[in-house]
Amino acid sequence: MEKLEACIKWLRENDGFIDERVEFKYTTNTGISAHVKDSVATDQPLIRVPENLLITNEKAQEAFQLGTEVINTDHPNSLLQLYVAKLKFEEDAGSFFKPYIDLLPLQLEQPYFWDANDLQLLKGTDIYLVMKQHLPKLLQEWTSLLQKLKIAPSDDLAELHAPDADLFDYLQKCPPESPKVSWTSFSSYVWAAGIFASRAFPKIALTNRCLSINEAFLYPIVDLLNHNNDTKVKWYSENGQMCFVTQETLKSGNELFNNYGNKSNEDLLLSYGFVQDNNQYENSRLTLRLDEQLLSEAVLHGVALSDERVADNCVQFKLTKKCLLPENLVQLFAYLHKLKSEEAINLRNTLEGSDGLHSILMQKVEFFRNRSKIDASNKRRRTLRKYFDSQRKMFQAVVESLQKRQKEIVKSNSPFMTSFKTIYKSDKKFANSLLLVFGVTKFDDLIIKDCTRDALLLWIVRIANKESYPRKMEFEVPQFIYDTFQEVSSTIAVERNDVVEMMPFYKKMFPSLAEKIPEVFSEGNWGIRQFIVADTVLDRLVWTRKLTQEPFFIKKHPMAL
Ligand SMILES: C[S@@+](CC[C@H](N)C(=O)[O-])C[C@H]1O[C@@H](n2cnc3c(N)ncnc32)[C@H](O)[C@@H]1O
Repeated sequence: MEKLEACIKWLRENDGFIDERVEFKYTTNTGISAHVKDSVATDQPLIRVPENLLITNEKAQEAFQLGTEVINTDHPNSLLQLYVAKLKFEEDAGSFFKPYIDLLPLQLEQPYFWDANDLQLLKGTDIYLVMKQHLPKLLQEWTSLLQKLKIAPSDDLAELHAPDADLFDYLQKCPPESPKVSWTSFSSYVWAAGIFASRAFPKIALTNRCLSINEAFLYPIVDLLNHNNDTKVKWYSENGQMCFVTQETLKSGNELFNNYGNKSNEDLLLSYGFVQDNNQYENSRLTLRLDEQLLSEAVLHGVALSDERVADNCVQFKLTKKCLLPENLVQLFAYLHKLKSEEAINLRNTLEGSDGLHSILMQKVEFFRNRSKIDASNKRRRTLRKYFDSQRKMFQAVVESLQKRQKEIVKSNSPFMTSFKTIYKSDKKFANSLLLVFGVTKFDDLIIKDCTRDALLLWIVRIANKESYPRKMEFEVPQFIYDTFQEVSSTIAVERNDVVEMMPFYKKMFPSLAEKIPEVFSEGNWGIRQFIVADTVLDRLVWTRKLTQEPFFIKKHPMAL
């Protein structure tokens, strides 16, 4: 509290202003926070900070006696971060910013600074991947800055840059709060980057003269306000002061929040180390590693992927509450399930693809469900559990949306689909024969006894023989099934292996079926080749709905892209 009071005093002594209704306090859950003592509904600034109290690139350049040329616009805050590390970790009691710098916490809650056990729990999430990719980039940024400034690092650079270097391990062995940390260490730079990620403001709020949209500055006192999504606030510069205005109406005792940007829990956890309950901005990502050529071909087949290509062999889809299921994700999965015999994305591969996507999404649901079972014995574990749980809910919502989408596709394309269940009900003679073949009295028994595929093969061959039965079938056979059989039969080259594979099934069925039920299984051609053809017909035409295990014959029908 002393440090907090000293910082407020420093602000006031330097012509800063804090509305008297605002008071700062410390809570175990959220650290320092601001509350109002009285009701507040005003468009006047509650906090004003003179611009000379802000920590900006200009201050950093002045301190290092450099011009803007040293600032790399790709990393517009690197010099500033090094400056803040210097202010924090170099013994310099005389610094003008000392009361503010003293207040900056050494222990940050971002996962970069977690111990190995907690970090382990993040493995398998996108957060872990992002951090693993970010740390070497940060190391590179810091190394080249020190080289440019001719500052000798206190760390062994060869060790840090070694191909097998584990930068998480380095941070655990050399955490910023350890007394031996020097301002020229990578640890202090990662800490400063953590400070910027969790409390810097965009420079564009202060001035139009920015080196890049990502240029930031530190805004003492206002950076003590905690975050709440959707809170309406304004920050602007007026008469040499940075003003903070809340547009919310607050009652006595309410917390005075800032808004760090409406962020997903993933972003919040990564940059700030906390998450929000029922976060309406929650989102997830589905990252897929796929062969580069396959991706290019998918694009040629009409799947728009330009925003999703994040690296070679890699696409990433953003799943948001507003758009749980991007259409191009469904299309990509259709393409991935396209058979060689199919020229384009069609109804069959779209349905098959949606089942493939369903399996992957369910793996995500299960992953996060298992992770959310961790014991929540401390604040960090509680945060983690909330994060896992909100990701599980998010993927669950995507699964539900996919199921709904699949239902819609089935409904709107029903003229192109014939359910085997309907066939079973219509082809009484065939259905009765199955009682003898498999001992089934109703369609669902086929599924329970796991003999749907065998029944489908028998029925497809029956249809191929439809002209050979003395009497016309009592129901309308979809012509495309018959035609596909003829087409496959006239083009297929049956190989020895196909015969070997089909033989056990064939021997199980024949000749006994032909003897027992000749009126169904002996008219026309029931040779083994017919079943090998039927097997291909089945692959090309039949989609089995995962949810119900109900097979459908699907007519070739293009899907609009
Ligand atoms: C800009 S600082 C705010 C001041 C901070 N409370 C402090 O003690 O210095 C951002 C940090 O505050 C904490 N924080 C901010 N908003 C929060 C919230 N809604 N719930 C929990 N922690 C929050 C997080 O640790 C975050 O990294």
